[in-house]
Amino acid sequence: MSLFLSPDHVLQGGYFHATLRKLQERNTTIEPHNIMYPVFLLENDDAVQPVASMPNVHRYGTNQLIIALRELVANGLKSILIFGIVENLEKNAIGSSADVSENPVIRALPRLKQAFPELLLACDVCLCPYTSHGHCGVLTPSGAIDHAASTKRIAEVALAYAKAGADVIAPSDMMDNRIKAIKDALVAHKLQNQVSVLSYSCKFASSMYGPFRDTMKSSPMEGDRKCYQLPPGSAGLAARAAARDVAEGADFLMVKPGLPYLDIVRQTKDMFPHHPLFIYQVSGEYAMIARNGDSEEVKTILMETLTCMRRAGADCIITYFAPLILNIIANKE
Ligand SMILES: NCC(=O)CCC(=O)O
Ligand SMILES: [Zn+2]
Ligand SMILES: [Zn+2]
Repeated sequence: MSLFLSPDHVLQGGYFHATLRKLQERNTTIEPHNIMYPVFLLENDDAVQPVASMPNVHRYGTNQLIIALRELVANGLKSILIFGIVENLEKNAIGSSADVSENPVIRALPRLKQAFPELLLACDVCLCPYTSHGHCGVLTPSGAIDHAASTKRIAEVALAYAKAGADVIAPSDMMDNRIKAIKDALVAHKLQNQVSVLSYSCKFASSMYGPFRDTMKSSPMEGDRKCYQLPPGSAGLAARAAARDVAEGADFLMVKPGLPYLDIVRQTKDMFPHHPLFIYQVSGEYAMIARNGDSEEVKTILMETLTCMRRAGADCIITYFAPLILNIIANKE
């Protein structure tokens, strides 16, 4: 038996040089358009509040958000995902405050458009930040999801954000048929060629949303979301949910959370290679990595994680780390 390696089995000759390694890591580069920044918007335009459970993350009123975004946009930021938070507007059974004219998102959109004409403005659409019961849809008297009422409300809210200037509507409620309801509403108002729909198509009932729910004060008062968000172990439902949303006209798909669900990312990309795919790196994932501050180790772990998300098939990653990533890309950190 030969003591020498067979030449067919020598791989290391293909990656001994940094440039060769780049070629071996195809489609995994992280550029600003591969990053979307989630922002929390308060009713009081001048407020700034740190988020206790998420280091370096703040909730802003519109004036303060514009100040914070100036630096980020100058540093390459291409897109944001806006979450409205109400403190004074009332929460009720159908989430009326989601689309009233005083809603912080509706008030902020024209101002953000004016301040940052090139920035892509995506709006999360859900009822949970605005409902008294904290669920993502409208409930029947027995507490089940009222399906028709929910999709109708979701489409109304989506249309209100679209009219106020949103470029992208991102429904996170996980109600069946809401993509079609939203697309129908956009078509009926001739907005279908000015607004796209990013579906939270594969959103799991994860335990990693804790810091976000503290931030948004959006936990359900009773029960959980297991009857509409997907069971973490189910790849089959994730495939069917993505197929449903593609059939209903979604422009973009999403898997959420990210890191523990990279098999679902690959599955979704293989099923729908022509639909750009997003990952939501959720608050629990953020907290796990951010625990160690801004150290070199954090940056290395973060960039490795993003590379792996891209390798699995993600085209864009929604991440609270966007400011740090832009700095890393610009070689400032
Ligand atoms: N609909 C948006 C979320 O639920 C975000 C979850 C998180 O960041 O933990
Ligand atoms: Zn919700
Ligand atoms: Zn949500």
